[in-house]
Amino acid sequence: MSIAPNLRLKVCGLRQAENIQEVAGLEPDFLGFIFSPKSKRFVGEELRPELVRSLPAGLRKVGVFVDQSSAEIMQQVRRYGLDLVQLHGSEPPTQCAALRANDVGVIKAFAVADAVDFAALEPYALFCDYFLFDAAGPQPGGNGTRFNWELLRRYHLPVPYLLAGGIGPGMAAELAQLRLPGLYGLDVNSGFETAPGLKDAARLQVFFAELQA
Ligand SMILES: O=C(O)c1ccccc1NCC(=O)[C@H](O)[C@H](O)COP(=O)(O)O
Repeated sequence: MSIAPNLRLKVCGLRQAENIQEVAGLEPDFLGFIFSPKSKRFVGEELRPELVRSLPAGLRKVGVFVDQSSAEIMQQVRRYGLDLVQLHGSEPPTQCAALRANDVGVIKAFAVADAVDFAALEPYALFCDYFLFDAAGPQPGGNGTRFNWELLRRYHLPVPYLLAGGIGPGMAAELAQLRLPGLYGLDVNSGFETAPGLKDAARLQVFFAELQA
């Protein structure tokens, strides 16, 4: 699905089979699965590899990891047939490069507080397919809070990025009007949950429709 203004959509933090099928039916561009054991959305044993593997090819499957070894990450990539990995910790550019060399796409996430140090992102540019800017908070991700999106007005790097953090129902009009340089898509998570890891497909459907209106 391509949404106004040509933004892609990632729904992150799913694990329950029926819920995954329901959300996949809404045709987002990316689905995210959290492989960090400390997250309350950790997939654990609930996420079935055969289900992830059976999802449509055009729907890109993303594994989210926090400071985990490349060997552990690649084990899950192969087990679940993941298209991309999202690195949500302090992973260095060398790890992004090593993963990319294994033919998996890389999204490097950065937590934003009061400023974005664009120079610090430059070493990552050659080794990442996308960046993801998320609000800094007590957890590595899924905090449900937003940051000052205007900080991205000065973005000038060649890597497209996803905007994340605290996106929820009722924000479609504001988001559809965003014209930030480099903005590729939106990442939604806790704002559309009925419980950790369980997405409200009806509310997502309304949100998607509002973005396209
Ligand atoms: O969602 C989590 O529990 C999580 C835990 C550890 C690392 C990353 C995590 N989420 C990654 C995401 O891409 C979230 O969608 C992103 O942080 C935005 O979440 P939210 O503010 O709840 O919309």
